[in-house]
Amino acid sequence: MSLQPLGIIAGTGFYDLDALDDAHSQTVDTAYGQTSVTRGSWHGQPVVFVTRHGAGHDVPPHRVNYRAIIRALADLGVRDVLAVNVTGGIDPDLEAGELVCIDDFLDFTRLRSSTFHDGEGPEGVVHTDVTTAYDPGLRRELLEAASSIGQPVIDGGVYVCFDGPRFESPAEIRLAALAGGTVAGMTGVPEVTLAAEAGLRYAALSLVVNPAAGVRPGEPITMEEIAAVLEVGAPKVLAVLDELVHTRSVFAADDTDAGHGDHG
Ligand SMILES: CSC[C@H]1O[C@H](OP(=O)(O)O)[C@H](O)[C@@H]1O
Ligand code: HPA
Repeated sequence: MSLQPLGIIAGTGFYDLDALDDAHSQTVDTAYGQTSVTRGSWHGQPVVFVTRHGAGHDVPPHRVNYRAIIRALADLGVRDVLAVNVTGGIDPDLEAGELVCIDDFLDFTRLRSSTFHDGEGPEGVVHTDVTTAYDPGLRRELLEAASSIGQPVIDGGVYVCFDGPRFESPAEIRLAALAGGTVAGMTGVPEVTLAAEAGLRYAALSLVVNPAAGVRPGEPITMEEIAAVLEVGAPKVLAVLDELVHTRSVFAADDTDAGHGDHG
């Protein structure tokens, strides 16, 4: 049986994946540049892990090579991608430490190479549907994994992507709120849309680490506050991923026993 590896892309606060057995890093060359990945297995399932800002967090969000990351995953045979982002809460009801399973996005970026379809290839002009860019099946797997370990996750939220690396102004966050935004981040787009263009299934789990700018008037955003929330929140995210991968491994074993193919 050949298993397609699961892609995991994470960022701030997630620089390696201790859970991986037989982990080995490699640099992947793509038509869009290089990216580093770590391959290994988790509960016996093949995984390709990417930490989008680099292992030393030296790549700021506006300079991440999103096209190389997604192309590399697709070239390595990945079909499903789980993304982790840390975010600021636009919705005033959100508390730092809460998890949101994203179901839509707003793209407020201006400076990014955001497509594989520049009209130069043999395929010509391509328009990709992103109505369900956050794959419903993968979202369900995340929500079910969270539920089975008793980890609350909010089902649905709009990720508003800004270029960064500065945080937003309060007026930018008020505009994002008027547009229906739930959380603010700097990396979710074009990652999600490139995955759609590449034909990958993609879902994103977002850890809220601060109220977005101006949501709690008079409270500045500090990296100390974010680091403290991450310390408690990162293990919760990893526990959800662990349960999801474990569940997949059980299904894979059942399939092997029954002698048939995948549940995809
Ligand atoms: C924590 S400060 C802002 C930084 O954190 C988020 O990173 P990621 O999306 O990779 O989890 C945000 O997008 C910024 O890059
Ligand atoms: O408030 C924020 N805005 C954008 N990105 C973020 N990543 C963590 N917090 C934030």
